[in-house]
Amino acid sequence: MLRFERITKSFGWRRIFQGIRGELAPGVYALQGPNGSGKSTLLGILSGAIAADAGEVWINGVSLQTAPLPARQGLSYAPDESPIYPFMTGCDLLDFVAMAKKTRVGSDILELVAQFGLDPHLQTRFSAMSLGTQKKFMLSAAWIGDPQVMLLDEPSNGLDNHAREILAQRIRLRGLEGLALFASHDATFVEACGANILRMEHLKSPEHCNHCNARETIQICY
Ligand SMILES: Nc1ncnc2c1ncn2[C@@H]1O[C@H](COP(=O)(O)OP(=O)(O)OP(=O)(O)O)[C@@H](O)[C@H]1O
Repeated sequence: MLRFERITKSFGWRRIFQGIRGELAPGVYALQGPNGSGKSTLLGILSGAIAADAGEVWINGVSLQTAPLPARQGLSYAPDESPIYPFMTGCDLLDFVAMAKKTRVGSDILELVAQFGLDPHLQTRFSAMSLGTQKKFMLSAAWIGDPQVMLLDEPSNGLDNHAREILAQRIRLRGLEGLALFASHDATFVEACGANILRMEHLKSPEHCNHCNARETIQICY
């Protein structure tokens, strides 16, 4: 469902990772590792938002490098920080993402918007929203088009407890028929999502897999 080979990335002289490989079956995965280990960078590369120096990514067997448009149709990515124009409203964002995905904002999205308590903020500009409200809109938009593969960077950051529960439930459901891969330092949230743990150290050094427990490495051993 999500496969990546030989992913390498440096910023200037600094090598962040080299030769990362993985093949993930449907399910829920939490990407964990120390600050600065490259989790956000890897999610950005897997989504196509950040260019890798080398390597290839396949979404449902479609190469993100050679067929980016079809590959992205089955994919959504919610970065940790909102890259939205400050003058856009919540409603604008949902419409914009729906248009980009060649679909419409369906009842499932409106249900999530309501569960997140976003209805009063649909006409609010992003510049006037709290960070948590911005995050909820970004996450709601990530479900538009029913993407099979969802990449979420620190999705529980800034969310209140109720929103975290709603989100964990949605992520668990996605893992039943698709794939959700998210970076998180939030152990309680990771557990609520029922996520398999993927550690950056193991992705960077797959030869170490023999020393790890099966739950952590079953999807990434070669
Ligand atoms: N655009 C950039 N230019 C230069 N260096 C960058 C850039 N983006 C990330 N880095 C560096 O790459 C390294 C990995 O960053 P990244 O944000 O991917 O780590 P992370 O594991 O997500 O960290 P955290 O847990 O703190 O969110 C860091 O040292 C960071 O400073």
